[in-house]
Amino acid sequence: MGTHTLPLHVCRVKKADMITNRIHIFLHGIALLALFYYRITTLSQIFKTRETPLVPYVLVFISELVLSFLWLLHRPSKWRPVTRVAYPERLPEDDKLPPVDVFVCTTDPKKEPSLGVMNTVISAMALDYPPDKLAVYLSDDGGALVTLKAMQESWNFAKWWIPFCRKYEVKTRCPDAYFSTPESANEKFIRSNEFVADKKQMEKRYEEFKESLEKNLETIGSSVSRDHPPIVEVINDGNGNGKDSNQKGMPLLVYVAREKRPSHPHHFKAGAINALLRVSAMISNAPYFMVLDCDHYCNDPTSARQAMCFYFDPEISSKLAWVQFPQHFHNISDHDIYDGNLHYYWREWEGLDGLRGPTITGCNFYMKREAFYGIDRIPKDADLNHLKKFFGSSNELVKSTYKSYRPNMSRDDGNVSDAVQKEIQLLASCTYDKGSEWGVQVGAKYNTVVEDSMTSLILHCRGWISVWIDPIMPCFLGTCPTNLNDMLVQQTRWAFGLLQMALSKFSPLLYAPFRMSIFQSMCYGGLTLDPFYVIPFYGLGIIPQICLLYGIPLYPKVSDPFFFVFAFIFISSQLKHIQEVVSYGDPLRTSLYDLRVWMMKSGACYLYATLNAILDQFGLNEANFSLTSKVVDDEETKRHQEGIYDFQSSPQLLVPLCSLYLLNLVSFVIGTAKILKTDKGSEMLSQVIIPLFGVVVNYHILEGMFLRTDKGRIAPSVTLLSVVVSAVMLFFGSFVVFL
Ligand SMILES: O=c1ccn([C@@H]2O[C@H](COP(=O)(O)OP(=O)(O)O[C@H]3O[C@H](CO)[C@@H](O)[C@H](O)[C@H]3O)[C@@H](O)[C@H]2O)c(=O)[nH]1
Ligand SMILES: [Mn+2]
Repeated sequence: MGTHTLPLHVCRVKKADMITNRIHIFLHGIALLALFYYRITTLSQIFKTRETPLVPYVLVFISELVLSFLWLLHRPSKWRPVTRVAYPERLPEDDKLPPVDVFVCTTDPKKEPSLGVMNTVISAMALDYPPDKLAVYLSDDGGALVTLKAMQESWNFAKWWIPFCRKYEVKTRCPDAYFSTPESANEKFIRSNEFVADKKQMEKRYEEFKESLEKNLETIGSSVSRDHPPIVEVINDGNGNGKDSNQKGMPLLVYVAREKRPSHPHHFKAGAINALLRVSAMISNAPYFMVLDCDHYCNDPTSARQAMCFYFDPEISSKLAWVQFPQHFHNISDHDIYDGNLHYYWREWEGLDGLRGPTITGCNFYMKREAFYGIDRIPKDADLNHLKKFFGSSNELVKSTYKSYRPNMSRDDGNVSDAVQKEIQLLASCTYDKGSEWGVQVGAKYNTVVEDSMTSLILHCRGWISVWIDPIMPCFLGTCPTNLNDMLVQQTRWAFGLLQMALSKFSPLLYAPFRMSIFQSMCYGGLTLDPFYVIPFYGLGIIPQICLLYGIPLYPKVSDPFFFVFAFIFISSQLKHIQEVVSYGDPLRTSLYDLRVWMMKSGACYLYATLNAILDQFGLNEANFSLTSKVVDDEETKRHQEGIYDFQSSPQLLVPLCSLYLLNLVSFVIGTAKILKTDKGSEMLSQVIIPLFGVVVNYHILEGMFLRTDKGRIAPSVTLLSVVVSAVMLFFGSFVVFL
């Protein structure tokens, strides 16, 4: 059978999950309606009789409403989960493949050590793709000389590394990963003497490469600059006389440090990507580009070909904007206590894929340049001036957006002419965006720290679709936070960005329903409104507990049929979560870790994200992108591997969690003792179970405060402060209860 008759990719609906999810939606939904019925009828009773205090009752009801609303928003992402497989071996010949540009972003050599960044760069250069159609750009937002020098070293190393990978069909093309795992070349070479000798030689060259980076660091230092002109360099052998024989078969490698001036906003990663788009338009101008964070190296070199399987499918290619691969991580431990592998998100992404596609997740995606430019938004007969309103003042850039345009740099001599270099200086300047549509209608969106979600929303609203593919062999592997502080800081940034989006004019529930399907807009709504979990988290983490202390019942008696409604909702949501975790292939314990992460996020990240988002609405919050660290600390890694929480975190993040824990502990102990003396057991049972659940699930916090003595425990000062805060909460809570 001719290969052209076989599909390039296959999409399979996960039937068992789909059916389970739909049945659960139905049953859980009915139970929620029963709960509302109970609350509303009881509330009207309370209004009449005033036997129970009104305020705590209303607060608990509000918490339940918010919780149910968020539950509802997340349902469409469970409606039709799918998985996909691509068959790159069925693609047409190499000469039919389109060019691809790869964009790698880095910012700070202190938090993002050069060796890791360069491994990412080299792995991208070694992608299994025709080298004359591949260009790798590194954006250095730190403008650090040490990074530029490291690029030159990487080029020198890659000249040996890439031929080696090709010759021996090496799968793992990130050198660091290759040399630190026993896996080596294709089996047919593994025993050949030539291979063994070559590998040894390669290993030596890699050691030399590492040493050269270290030496650079010693002599140059890792200082970054926030005040410098644009620096764009095409990396090559430096002789300027055309490629030597070794350079054949090498992709293009370009270093870009856009201009930075303290007085100009630089729009973080979105600004970096947009600068790369413009600079690359002058040099290679590939119709597709791929974005990598500096720590996400290419683990399977076939990702570009896999992505092309979708772009080559005539049924979807005209609507398809991006192909998203998940973020997987090389430093994940067996006990993934911080949900470092982000399965919470990826489980939902399978559902998004079953609708009209996943959002961009910041990196590891292939994008159609045309879609990203928003070219479909520009009238076909637009004149040059109109186009300049979109793309800014550069004639050359405007020209580059025409379909027939060919970049004016010849690949063979590896040099850019002075005229092009001048244009590039303009395009990488910090004022270029001004007065144009960059960051608004063109490119990655500005004024947000979640440029990825924001940009996806707009593209989806314009009718583009996207694809999610999660092959068994991960195509990319990154570095995930291995301590609580980094995890909380990262999650706070995301939550803040998402909430900011929910409060903007692009609020998905208002902006999207007329532009995309209701289901898809609900998914975006769920994503951006997750920080609202802070409301039920504190509502249900404080009110029932304080009421327990005062013997005020908020839930039906055990003998009341509605007791079973509440019990059903609680049990059904826990079981459903467990089912999702297990069916995704994670061990059972992950569902406990997940629950803890959700609680820590709700108690700390969502709290601060919400406060900051409110300040932001009043213009009182300065935009900030707190980088996550990619530096490896041995002791910390050990704790992470063993599944021991590392509580060396700022008190600001820990105190809310510890205070709430103490409040629950006290409420459970005193409350239980009290009801044992009275006959209120039946009407207070739910309120005993709630703090008990919190105390048991978060046992690690108790351990951290009182039982551990190692460096990663919760500092005694934090515990002490939490005691004070929980006492204050109790005190003020008591007033509220009796209002
Ligand atoms: O001003 C900046 C800030 C960041 N970055 C780069 O952006 C990437 C992501 O930053 P990181 O500190 O690793 O943030 P994470 O929270 O780990 O990143 C996740 O979340 C971001 C959005 O918040 C997405 O952009 C990322 O792709 C996604 O991996 C890194 O390569 C940075 O060097 C820049 O280029 N310029
Ligand atoms: Mn990262």
